[in-house]
Amino acid sequence: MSTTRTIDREQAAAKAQVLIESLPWLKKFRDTIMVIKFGGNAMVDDALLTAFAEDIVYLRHTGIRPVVVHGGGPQINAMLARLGIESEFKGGYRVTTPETMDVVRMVLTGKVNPELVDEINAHGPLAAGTTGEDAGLFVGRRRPPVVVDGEEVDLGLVGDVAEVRVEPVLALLDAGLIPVVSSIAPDADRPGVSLNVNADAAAAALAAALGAEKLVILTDVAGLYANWPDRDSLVSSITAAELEELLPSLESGMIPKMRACLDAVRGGVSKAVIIDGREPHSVLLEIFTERGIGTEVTP
Ligand SMILES: Nc1ncnc2c1ncn2[C@@H]1O[C@H](COP(=O)(O)OP(=O)(O)O)[C@@H](O)[C@H]1O
Ligand SMILES: CC(=O)N[C@@H](CCC(=O)OP(=O)(O)O)C(=O)O
Repeated sequence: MSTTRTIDREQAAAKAQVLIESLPWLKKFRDTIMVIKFGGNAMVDDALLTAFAEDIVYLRHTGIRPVVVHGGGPQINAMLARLGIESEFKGGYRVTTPETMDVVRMVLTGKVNPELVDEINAHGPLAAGTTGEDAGLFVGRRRPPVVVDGEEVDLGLVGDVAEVRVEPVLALLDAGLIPVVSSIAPDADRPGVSLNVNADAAAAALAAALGAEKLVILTDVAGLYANWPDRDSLVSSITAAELEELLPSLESGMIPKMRACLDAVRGGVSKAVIIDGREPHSVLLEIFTERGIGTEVTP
C-alpha cells in the first residue's frame, strides 16, 4: 500500500535555502575557536537557556570549537538580597567586599555554572565546567582605584585578567569537550585571595589568548546604541578606533561590554559582536546567516 504525502514545495525550498545559506560559514568556521559570553540576564528565562544550550551543541557538531564564559549578575544580586548583604555597582562593576566575594564565587561556580553545564549535557556528555582558578587558567590582578564621575572609587576585590594560561581550556577542547568558564581569578599578588572579574572582560581575555575567530557577547538589548536610549541609534558595525572615541560617553552596563570588545579585537580576535540574548537562537543567526545581527566591532 502506498500513501501520498502533500509536500508544501515552497516551504521545503525555503528550508533548503536556510540550510544552504549556512554552507560558506560552515566551511569558514570549521575548527575555529569561538568564545561566547552568556550574560546572567538571559539565564533567568528557562526557554532562552535551553535555546542557548542547543546553539552551543549545534556549533560543536558543525566542527566549531565553542568556549562558553558566563556571567550571573542578577543571580548574585538575588543571593545577596536573600542574605541581607548590600552591594552596589560603580562604573559597571560590582564593588566587592570579602563577604560579597564569597557570595559571587558561590553563585557563579556553585549555581550558574553547573546549571549551564547541565543544560548543555542534556544533549550528551559535552560540557565541562571550570573557573579561572582551576589549573591556573587566569592570572588575576586587583584593579586599582578608578575614577567614576570625577570621584575616586576603590572597587575592592575586583580584578582583571593579567594573563591566561590556555592549556587547561585547550586540553578540554582537544578532548572534544565544551569548556564552560566562570569569571573568577586568583589574585597573583595575594595567594588564597580570589577576585571578581567582570564576565565580559574575562571572555575578552580568553578569546584573545586562544586566538579565537570571534567573541560573541549576548546581552539584553539589540546591541550598542550610539545615543542611548534613542532606539533609532543602533550601531550595526564600528571599528576599534571609532569605539575608542565613543567609550568615554557610554553608561554603566555597556562600558565593560564595549571595553571587552575593544580589548578582544586589539588582542587579535577577528571580530567581536554584541547580540540580543532575548532572541531565541541568536547565536546561530549571528554565526550562520547573512543577517548579521546586533553590533559588530572590527579591528
Ligand atoms: N549605549 C548603550 N547601548 C545599549 N545599552 C546600553 C547603553 N548604555 C547603557 N546600556 C544598558 O546596558 C545594559 C546591558 O548591560 P548589563 O545589564 O550589564 O548586561 P548583561 O547582564 O548582559 O551583562 C542594557 O540593558 C542597557 O540598559
Ligand atoms: C566585577 C563585576 O562586576 N563582576 C560581575 C561578575 C558577573 C557578571 O559579569 O555577570 P553578567 O555578565 O550577568 O553581568 C558581578 O559581580 O556581577
